[in-house]
Amino acid sequence: MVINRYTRNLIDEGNGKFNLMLVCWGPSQSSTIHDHADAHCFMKLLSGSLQEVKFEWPNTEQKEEEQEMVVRERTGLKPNQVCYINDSIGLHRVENVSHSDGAVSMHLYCPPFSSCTVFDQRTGHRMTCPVTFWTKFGQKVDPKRPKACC
Ligand SMILES: N[C@@H](CS(=O)O)C(=O)O
Ligand SMILES: [Fe+2]
Repeated sequence: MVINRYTRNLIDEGNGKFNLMLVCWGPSQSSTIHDHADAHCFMKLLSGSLQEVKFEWPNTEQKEEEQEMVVRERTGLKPNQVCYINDSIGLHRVENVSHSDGAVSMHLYCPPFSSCTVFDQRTGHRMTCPVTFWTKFGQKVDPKRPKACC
């Protein structure tokens, strides 16, 4: 089976207070630019090498306006490094910069969230996106689940 997106794997729900998950990145995979639905987001790189690209929030409130999104910072992450983001810091995209190796990161979201907003880098346009899991507690989730887009 071909997996063309990174996979999100839930490992602990913290009695509804947080989500702890493992994200597995294939070579060259990356997330779409996204927010974190007002949650705290901690991310620790466990293996491989990832790059975090931070963006400013776009100021395109009008749907017809288009504006290339502004990169604020690029940070290369090394195994065991931890980074943090929330919506007041800005938006980000995470990229597996290796074309040959996978990467694994651990993410803690507090409180948990089931949808976030994703952004088109060229226009700043936004879309609400469900966030779904590939596995929960080691069990594959029903394949009929809604397809995630971030
Ligand atoms: N926040 C993303 C992973 S990352 O790109 O920070 C997610 O939960 O899918
Ligand atoms: Fe994120």
